[in-house]
Amino acid sequence: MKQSFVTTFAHAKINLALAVLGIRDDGYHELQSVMQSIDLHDVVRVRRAGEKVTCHCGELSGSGNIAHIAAELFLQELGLSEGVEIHIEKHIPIQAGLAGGSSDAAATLRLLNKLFDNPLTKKTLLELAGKCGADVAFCLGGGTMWAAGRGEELDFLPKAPCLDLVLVKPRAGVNTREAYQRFDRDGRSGFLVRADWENALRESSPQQIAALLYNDLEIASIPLVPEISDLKQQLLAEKCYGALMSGSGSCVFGIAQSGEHARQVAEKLKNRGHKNVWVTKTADHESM
Ligand SMILES: C[C@](O)(CO)[C@H](O)COP(=O)(O)OP(=O)(O)OC[C@H]1O[C@@H](n2ccc(N)nc2=O)[C@H](O)[C@@H]1O
Ligand SMILES: Nc1ncnc2c1ncn2[C@@H]1O[C@H](COP(=O)(O)OP(=O)(O)OP(=O)(O)O)[C@@H](O)[C@H]1O
Repeated sequence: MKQSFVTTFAHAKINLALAVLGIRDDGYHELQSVMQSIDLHDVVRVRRAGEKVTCHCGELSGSGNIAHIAAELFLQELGLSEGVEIHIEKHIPIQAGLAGGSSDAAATLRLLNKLFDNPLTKKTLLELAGKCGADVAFCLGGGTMWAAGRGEELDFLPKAPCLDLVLVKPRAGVNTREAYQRFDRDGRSGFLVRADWENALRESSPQQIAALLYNDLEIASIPLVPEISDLKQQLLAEKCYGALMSGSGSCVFGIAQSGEHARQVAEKLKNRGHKNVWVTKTADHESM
């Protein structure tokens, strides 16, 4: 008898703020970040099947998919030799700085734990997430989080208010490793004041949040994809409260004044020939 699927949404994230403090001995960078889940999501389905892991995800199918890697790690941790089948419906753009792959990996870990009756603790799931990639731990629960270390040391922040967002991705993406390499060459480290973020989030004020938007990787990614700078200016010219590149890019988000304003701005960008434009909003934390 065929086993049935379990399904979940894999939410994208934006970095409302990202400071790169410096390079570590392991080659990764020490970060401070305010990470925020958004409504834009992939759909991930998993079921027990066969003796191997299979991952179906259009052009990203196969063992290189980060969700496939996550499933292997999960089964290995439990010493299981059975297989699982993963299906991913992609909506999150690739190489956008929106943690699309990381979110699929996190969703796979969540679903497998459910499918196998919760054999792994939250702590072990976070450890497995850390082995998949720096953003995967955040994507396990999402919400509004303070991230430190490589990005995997997480702490709750006051929940962000509902922010109406316009996302726009240039045609070209950014390779995350390349953005960090550029940062090492040309970048300058800033730092975030956590208390300022806590206040702005507690005030539930989109304007106050917009005033604190910050990303040390922007300066590194703009030479790789100059359109980032132009898109940011367009979002600001359309009276978004603030605009910023997310993560390592190349996607740029604007905080709109309302849902209607976000739709109007998105329409204008589309009319100017920008194809990859989304209207979305912030999403809440989900329990693991
Ligand atoms: C830019 C961000 O999205 C901000 O949240 C993350 O820092 C990137 O997270 P990610 O894509 O999950 O990163 P990983 O897949 O773990 O690493 C990709 C590459 O990014 C660089 N990397 C990533 C995270 C970090 N703290 N320092 C780094 O230097 C490393 O060169 C690494 O080889
Ligand atoms: N499930 C997946 N979804 C998207 N990309 C994947 C997936 N699995 C593996 N990849 C590979 O990972 C690369 C980067 O993925 P992704 O789009 O998540 O980057 P990103 O948006 O820069 O993420 P981040 O914000 O975490 O740095 C892709 O170019 C692709 O080759």
